[in-house]
Amino acid sequence: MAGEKVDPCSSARADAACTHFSLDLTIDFAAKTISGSTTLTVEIRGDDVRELHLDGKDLSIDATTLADSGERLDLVEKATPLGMDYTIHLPAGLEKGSSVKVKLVYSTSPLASGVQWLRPEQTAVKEHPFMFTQCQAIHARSLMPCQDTPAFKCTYDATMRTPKGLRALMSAKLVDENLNAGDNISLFKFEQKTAIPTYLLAIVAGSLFSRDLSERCRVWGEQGTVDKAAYEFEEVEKMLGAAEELLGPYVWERYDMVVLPPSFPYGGMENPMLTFLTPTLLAGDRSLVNVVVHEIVHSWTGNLVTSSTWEHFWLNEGFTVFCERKILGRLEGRLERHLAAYEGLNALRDSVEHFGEDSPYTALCPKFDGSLDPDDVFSSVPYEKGSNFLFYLESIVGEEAMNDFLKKYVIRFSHKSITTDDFQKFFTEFFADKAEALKQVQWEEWYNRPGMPIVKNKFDDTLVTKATNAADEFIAKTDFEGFTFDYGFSTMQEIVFYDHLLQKQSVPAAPIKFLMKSRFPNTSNAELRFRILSLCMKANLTEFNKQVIDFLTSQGRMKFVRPLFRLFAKVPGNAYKATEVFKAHRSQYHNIAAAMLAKDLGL
Ligand SMILES: CC/C=C\C/C=C\C[C@@H](O)/C=C/C=C/C=C\[C@@H](O)CCCC(=O)O
Ligand SMILES: [Zn+2]
Repeated sequence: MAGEKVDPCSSARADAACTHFSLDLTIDFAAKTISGSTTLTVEIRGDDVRELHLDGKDLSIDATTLADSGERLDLVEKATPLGMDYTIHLPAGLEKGSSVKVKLVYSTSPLASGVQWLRPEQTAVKEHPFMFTQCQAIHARSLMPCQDTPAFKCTYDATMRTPKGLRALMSAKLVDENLNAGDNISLFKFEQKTAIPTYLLAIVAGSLFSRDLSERCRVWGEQGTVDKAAYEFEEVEKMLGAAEELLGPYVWERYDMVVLPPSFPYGGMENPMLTFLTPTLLAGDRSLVNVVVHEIVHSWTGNLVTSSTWEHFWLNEGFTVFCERKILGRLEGRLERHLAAYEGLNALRDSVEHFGEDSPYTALCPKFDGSLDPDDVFSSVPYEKGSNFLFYLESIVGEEAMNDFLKKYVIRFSHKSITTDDFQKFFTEFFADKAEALKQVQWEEWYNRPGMPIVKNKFDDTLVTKATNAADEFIAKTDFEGFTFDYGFSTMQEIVFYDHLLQKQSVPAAPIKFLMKSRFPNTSNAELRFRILSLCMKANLTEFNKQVIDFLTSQGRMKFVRPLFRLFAKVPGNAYKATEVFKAHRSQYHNIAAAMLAKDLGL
């Protein structure tokens, strides 16, 4: 509706929507800034529209003009709890349905929350600086003035300048490059012709190398990383094919990936045409590639069908986890799908315990009021409760019918931003013949009730039981003489083995010490190392502080560093040490991770 806000986390209004932006930017590593201009194509969707509202954060805006005439436009800045609301006064007489181009000349701040600048010594090769962005949820506004909401989608093009020798990549197709553009500058041009929400804008720049994995898949990384990554993700084409079988044709042309330096705060980020990945996935045995399957699935659920605000984020993540595990089932078997679903429940239980079971942040559709930052309430809830909800619905309508629904859902809502209501309406229409059976679904309770899911799904626990029984036997042992840790478990089963121990009130020291001696040194799998170290801290085994500190400071993936820092700080005598370690390494964590860690540690 004309003039109305479309998203509590954004200043954007419904009557003037950006449909394209054109960036012309220079990446300056010395100044830690990105500067230049953005030209927004704005579609007028109301009558007498005189204002365009944009979001910004820590930006310096030098000029705002009508791009075609150069006429200056008035811009009023107002601070909001989530950044800045820029009100740009538009000329009179803009007709509904017409478009206007607004150009803003600007620069980012060295402290931009969506960018991490790494000095050469913080990279693998240690010779060149590196930078990367993370725009989800609302950090695109720290990179450019924009309507920073998933409610609107834009195509974009970009001209990016980097210091000569450094390459820029974006969540878009590279259409031109000139590595000698003069004055020690390299120049790259990109185009993204499929409309995306701003949280999917992504830039990475550094000394980057690539390996082709198939005709449409390539992996990028630093010199010391790219070959490991090529091995780890060699089967990407097979995963992409399995996703196409489930969800329909892949429309993004290329599926490339870039493995970032260790401070990347997430497992992966589904930036279109260029998934960002943490190096903690490089276990050496392809055992953590489920994250790549997850990011691939986002090419449909999230990137084509997008939640219109962060209140409906589960539509992105719940659907993606649900489909990721369906693909796992197809590639590795039904039992593996159920094992992963069980492990997901452990992660959900941890999040519910962290926030408290009555916390509104554990609802599937949390409420945002304009002052709550989505980063503060990010957890496994939208992922796991969302996926559990869909698993539950599948148990009512049947697996084949659910698969059919998924394909039709993607066709119906591709290129759109939707709400939970849109999903429910389409689902109940699609399954009109099952209306009677669907009467049992307590839709509102699923969406709004905090805590664990209101219905416990029945997952096949064959593989789980083997792991939990072994864990029970293992901690009952007192003598480890001659014992070898060799259960023949998959990585996921071993994860469940440790999770089972972590859920116990206490675990005796001897089995944990055995793990530190015999298992920890033999695995480079970050998921396993994280859990073994968590066990050490839960048992107050300060003799392993050093290994914990090494792990905490060797990578910055929040999934690992946030809970492990909290456990480390809780050990009697460690609280001060935890603060000291964090302060000493703060600059090497990503801004988002550093902010969350500071909150977690009460700083
Ligand atoms: C209820 C929460 C509502 C909104 C939160 C929206 C965005 C949260 C923001 O903090 C960004 C999240 C980015 C996530 C990226 C990748 C994840 O899938 C990674 C999951 C954890 C991991 O594997 O490391
Ligand atoms: Zn995801």
